[in-house]
Amino acid sequence: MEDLLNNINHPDDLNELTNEELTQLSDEIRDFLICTVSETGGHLASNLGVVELTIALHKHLNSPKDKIVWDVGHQSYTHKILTGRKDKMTSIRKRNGLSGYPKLKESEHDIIETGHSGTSISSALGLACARDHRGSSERIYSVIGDGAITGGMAFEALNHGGHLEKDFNIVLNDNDMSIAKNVGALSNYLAKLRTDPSLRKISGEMGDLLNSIPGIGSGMFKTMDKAKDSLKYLLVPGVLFEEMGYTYLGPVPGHDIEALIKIFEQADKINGPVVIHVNTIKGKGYYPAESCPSDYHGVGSFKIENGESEKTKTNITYSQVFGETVTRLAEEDMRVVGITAAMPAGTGLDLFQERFPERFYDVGIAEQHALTLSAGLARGGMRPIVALYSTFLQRGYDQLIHDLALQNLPVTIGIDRAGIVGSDGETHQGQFDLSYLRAVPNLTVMAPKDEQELVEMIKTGHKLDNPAAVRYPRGEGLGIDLDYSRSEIKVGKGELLLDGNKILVIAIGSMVHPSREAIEDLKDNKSKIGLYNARFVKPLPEEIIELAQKYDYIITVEENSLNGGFGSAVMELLADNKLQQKLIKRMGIPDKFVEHGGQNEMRDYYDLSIRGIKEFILNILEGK
Ligand SMILES: Cc1ncc(C[n+]2csc(CCOP(=O)(O)OP(=O)(O)O)c2C)c(N)n1
Ligand SMILES: CC(=O)[C@@H](O)[C@H](O)COP(=O)(O)O
Ligand SMILES: [Mg+2]
Repeated sequence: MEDLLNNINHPDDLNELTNEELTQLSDEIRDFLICTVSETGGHLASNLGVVELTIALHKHLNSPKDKIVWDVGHQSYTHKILTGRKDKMTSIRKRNGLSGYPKLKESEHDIIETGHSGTSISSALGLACARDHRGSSERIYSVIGDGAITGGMAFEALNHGGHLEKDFNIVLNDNDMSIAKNVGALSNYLAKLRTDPSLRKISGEMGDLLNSIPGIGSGMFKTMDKAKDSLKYLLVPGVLFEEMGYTYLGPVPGHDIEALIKIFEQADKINGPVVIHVNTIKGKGYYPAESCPSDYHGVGSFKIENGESEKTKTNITYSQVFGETVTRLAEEDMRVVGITAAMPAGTGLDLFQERFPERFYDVGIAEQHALTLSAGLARGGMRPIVALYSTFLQRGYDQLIHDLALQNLPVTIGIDRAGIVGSDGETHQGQFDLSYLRAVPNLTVMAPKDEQELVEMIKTGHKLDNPAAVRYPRGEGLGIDLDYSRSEIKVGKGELLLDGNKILVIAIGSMVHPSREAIEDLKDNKSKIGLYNARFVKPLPEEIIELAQKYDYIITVEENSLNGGFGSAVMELLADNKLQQKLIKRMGIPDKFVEHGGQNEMRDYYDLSIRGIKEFILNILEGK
């Protein structure tokens, strides 16, 4: 069999291929993806599901003149391969390698950078408006999954797009899965469109019948508005989209390149916005991923022959400790409800879901709604615990302020993936939460130094009558023995871990442990360095004021942006207490988006490692 893939360096190369060859190419790409991702890790199942769809889009369109906007962007690997990046795919998600998402600096075919869900319809609509302002004629396609379309942003954009009536096409890639099983009324509706053959049959037969009545049938649709409206519910499968101003096409089998190209041709002839409903199989072509797509949504390296992870056993993760703690709290307190925005497994809340399905809410990819829903639940007498990744909590900032904090409601937010997340890169870093959370009145903000403190902080949040946020890092804990019975911590109370006389290191959360190791490593100088675990970013422990007076230098260490972060809070506290003359140095993330790379590798790059902290302290000791 000829190796077609080796000759594809640009989408134009597809023009030479017959439909049979395109099908062969899709097989080659699938093999290539499985091989590559088994070594690099990445978003396997989503990418396997869109191989034919991506080939068909690139065959049909003329990229980069025509625009393809990927929602989330985690499914853009075939797009990368077809646009000249095949040879770099082994570097994907590694430092200085290809990003796992569309990146403007990588290729002129990457139109919009993404990573968060639900942006593609807004972006495509914006591109369509810009095109019309400029008077040009490019075609614009957004590709959005059935999971991503459940988010508020997608709904807002659909609403506006139907109103503007611009020419642009939305490819709805429906694989009946989010990361977990997709949820919600829209998801149920799509399932009906996908699976109800009677609906499709009625639609076809009634349409044919009416059209066959000479002089009446075809006119009937056009003239009898009322009848048309009521019939439409029976006849038109995508009536929801149709009523919103879109032409609905499909569903079309998403692994049939010929059928896909045909429907794209049809869509291009239609004036106004079009929704093209495409059915795909998540994980297509790799048995383990096809049979359990949620396990292969995002993977580390694995053995191809059986799909087993190559990762050796690790310590319990912070997410698992969070899930266990919430589940135990729920056993004692009937008021505890757990809420996730489409991330039950990622946040560890799947354990709670299994144990208390009736008290568990997966709201879909809808962080804003998750927070305001929790406000309603709290107002109604419950004690909600919301689990969100730091990067996705950014979506719900106003809800946090307006719906939770303003009304001072007792909701605890578990903020997972705070700090540097690693290979997902810029779009997913949890580098801002301390900065934006500390501005919010009524909110208690905590960060545990280890998984034991996480248990205690979740319990602390649960006991409070105001909103509380606990932020913790991606990945495993320190491997300490856990005691789930230990109770809450006094609010605003840190702990002095090491006493010294010259430099006081004030660390928060994930930076306490490496700070301690760095100080231990300083040997002779060790006794000069004090270490304080602040635990609380808000309220900051007042004892810092007294402690600071004993030392010549203060160093703050945080896994957060320096702008407005923990270090800034300490400086403000000292300045407000007339201690601004103290020499204070802050360690943290500079004013930059942190690129992808290994989690510890990127921490070390920003000196947020034992090595980095040790060198920083030594420089001060040596008067540099
Ligand atoms: C705002 C936001 N919340 C959560 C996520 C995490 N996330 C990434 S992909 C995904 C599921 C997307 O499902 P779908 O759009 O159907 O794509 P599929 O993976 O099934 O192809 C989720 C929840 C995200 N990227 N952005
Ligand atoms: C695309 C996306 O947003 C998620 O799949 C994300 O990559 C998950 O990250 P974790 O691997 O940290 O759960
Ligand atoms: Mg999906």
